[in-house]
Amino acid sequence: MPHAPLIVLSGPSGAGKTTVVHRLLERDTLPLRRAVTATSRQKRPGEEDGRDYHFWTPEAFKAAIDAHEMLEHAVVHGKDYYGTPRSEVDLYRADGKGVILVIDVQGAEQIRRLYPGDHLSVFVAPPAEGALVELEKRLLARGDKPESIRKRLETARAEFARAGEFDRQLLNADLDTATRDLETLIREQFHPRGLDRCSTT
Ligand SMILES: Nc1ncnc2c1ncn2[C@@H]1O[C@H](COP(=O)(O)OP(=O)(O)OP(=O)(O)O)[C@@H](O)[C@H]1O
Repeated sequence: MPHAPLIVLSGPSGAGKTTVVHRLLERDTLPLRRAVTATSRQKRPGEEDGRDYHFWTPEAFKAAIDAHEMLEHAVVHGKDYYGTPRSEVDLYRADGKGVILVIDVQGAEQIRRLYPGDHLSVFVAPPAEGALVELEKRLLARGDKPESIRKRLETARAEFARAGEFDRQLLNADLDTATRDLETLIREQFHPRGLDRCSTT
């Protein structure tokens, strides 16, 4: 059986990556799974260990890196570790489940090197006009603290500059439209593999 596709989603914090993927998985129209990545950042209210992220201490994270258990990892926003455990990707793909990786642009670069020609990379962004203001609005609405927002917006400038490195751009202005557009992009990846067994709704 061919491997199911690997989809990499990146983009600035607040672009809506998590929200769009959540909506898409809820639709349940394709055999997909979001890889649960690991982070050393603090858990936000409502987040669950093992569902939203594997929440590890910085020490546990360093140990996993040393044991070569991480596919990719990076220090983001100047302090927090983020990364993907190997166990979250290959086994699922071999089993016919498409894997969605929501990672930062540094992680995406590493995946590009590890899976050349064997993944689709998508840069998620808010509308270009007033993008930083929109990100700030969304992060405020999410309840992020001012200092965290400041760092994320600073990182966002550098991330926007790298949008051209991705295979596709996904505009997340209207959430429903963005969800449908992402579904279309992913379905195109399933089709040649003969794995798109679910129907469009
Ligand atoms: N199209 C949209 N319009 C308005 N608000 C949105 C839209 N998409 C997402 N949001 C809101 O923006 C906030 C940030 O979204 P989300 O947490 O999905 O971003 P993210 O890109 O995953 O960020 P991070 O990289 O920090 O995890 C959330 O409160 C979410 O509800």
